[in-house]
Amino acid sequence: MNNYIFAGCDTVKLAEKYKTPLYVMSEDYIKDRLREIREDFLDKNPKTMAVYASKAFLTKEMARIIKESGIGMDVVSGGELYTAIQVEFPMEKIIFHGNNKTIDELELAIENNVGRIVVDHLEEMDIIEEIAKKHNKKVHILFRISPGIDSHTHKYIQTGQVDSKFGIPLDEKTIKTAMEKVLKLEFTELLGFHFHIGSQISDNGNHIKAIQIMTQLMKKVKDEYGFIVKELNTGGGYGIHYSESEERKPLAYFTDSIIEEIEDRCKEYELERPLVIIEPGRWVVGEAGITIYTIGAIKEIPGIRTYVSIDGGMPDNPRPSLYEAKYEAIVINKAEEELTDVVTVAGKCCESGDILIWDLKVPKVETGDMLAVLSTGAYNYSMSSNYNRIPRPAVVMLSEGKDRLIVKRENYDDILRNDI
Ligand SMILES: Cc1ncc(COP(=O)(O)O)c(C=O)c1O
Ligand SMILES: N[C@@H](CCCC[NH3+])C(=O)O
Repeated sequence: MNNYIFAGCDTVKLAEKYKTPLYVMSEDYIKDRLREIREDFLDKNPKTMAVYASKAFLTKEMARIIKESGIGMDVVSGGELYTAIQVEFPMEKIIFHGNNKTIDELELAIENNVGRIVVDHLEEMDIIEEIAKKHNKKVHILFRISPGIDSHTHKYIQTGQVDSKFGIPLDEKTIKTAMEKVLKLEFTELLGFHFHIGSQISDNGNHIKAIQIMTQLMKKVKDEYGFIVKELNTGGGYGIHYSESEERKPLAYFTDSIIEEIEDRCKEYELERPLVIIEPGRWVVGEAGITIYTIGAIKEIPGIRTYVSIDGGMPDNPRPSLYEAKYEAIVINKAEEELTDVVTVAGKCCESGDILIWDLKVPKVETGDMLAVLSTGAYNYSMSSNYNRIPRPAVVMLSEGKDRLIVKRENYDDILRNDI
C-alpha cells in the first residue's frame, strides 16, 4: 500500500472517516514519553516531581491521560485549571503559573487547593495572602526568578533573559523586598524558586548556567534570611524534531545534567538538595501529533514557484507565521512515490504570511491529494484560532491501532455561539 501509516493507522482512512483538516494524536507516543519521565527521571532520582506543561496541548481527554500517568500538570490560566478540575485531576499536583493571573483565577486556584502557585511579581503575594486569609487556607508558592539567560531559541519563545515580561528580576533590591515581604506572610508559604529559560532548546548548557545562578541565590537567601529552599523548579523547554536540523534528545540528556549540577552546587554551598521539579510540554506531545489536510488549488508561477493550497493553515497552526517555524510533510496517499517536485504549501487564509512550508519536496501532486504535516502535537491545537471564521478541526486520538474522537470538529454555529 502507498498510504502513510502513523501510529499503526492508515492516515488516508482517518481523513476519509473524519474529514480534513484533522488533528491526529498518538496516545502510544504520549504514554512512551510519560513512561520515560517516570523511569528516567522520577524513579531514578529521589526527591523529584514532574508536571506536564498543559499549554502545549490540553483537552479533557489529555488531562485524563496525564492524570492516569500519575504525573502532575502546569496550568497558566483559569481555562486550563478548569479543564483539570472537570476531570477531577488531583489538585495537589497542579502548579499554577502566569505573569498576570487575575483575581478570579487566583480565587479559583485557592478554592480548589492547587499544590503551588508560582508568583511572578511581588504584588501578587498580597492578592494571594488576602484570598488565602479569606478562605483560611495555607497557600504554597514558588518565586519565578528571571535568571538573566539568553537561551538559543527564537526571540518570541525565550523567557529567561534580563529583559523579560516573566519572573522576578534577579536584582539585589528586588530580591531583598521579595524575601522580606514573603517571610512576614501568615497564610502564604514560600517553598522555593522556579525558572524557565525558554522553549525548543536543544542543548543543556543554559539550564546548567541557570542552575548555577539559582543555587547562588539559594545560598544567598540562606545566609541572609536563614531561608532554606525546599523546592527548585527548573521549568521545561526541551526541544523536539521538526526539521532536519532539530532533534528530540532523550529526557535524561537534560535531566541527568540538571540533577548533577544541582547536587554539585548544593554540596559546594553546603545546602540540602531541594526537591527538583521539571515541566516539559512540547517534548511530551510535539511529535505525537500530525495534521492532515486536503490539497485544493495548485498555482504555478512560471520560473518562480508552485503554490499548493490546503484546506487549513494559520488558524490551526500559527507557528510558521509567528516564529518562522519549519515543518516536514508527506503526501499521505502517495507516501511511497518518488519526490520529484518542490512546492510551497499555502494556507487558505486571507494573509500573505499564511504559508506552512516553503520548498517542500513532494511527488507529483494533484487537487484532492492529502498532506500530513508532522510534529504538530504541541502548540497547534492549543494556539488555534477562528481567524477568517474558519471552524477548528476535530482531534482524533490513536491508541494501539484504534482511533477515537476526542474533540469534535467545530461548525459555523459554534463560531456564532456567543454572537448577540
Ligand atoms: C513556566 C513554563 N514551564 C514550562 C513550559 C513548557 O515549555 P516547553 O513546552 O518548551 O517544554 C513553559 C513554556 O515555555 C513555561 O512558560
Ligand atoms: N507557543 C510557543 C511556545 C511557548 C512556550 C510558552 N512559554 C511555541 O509554539 O513554540
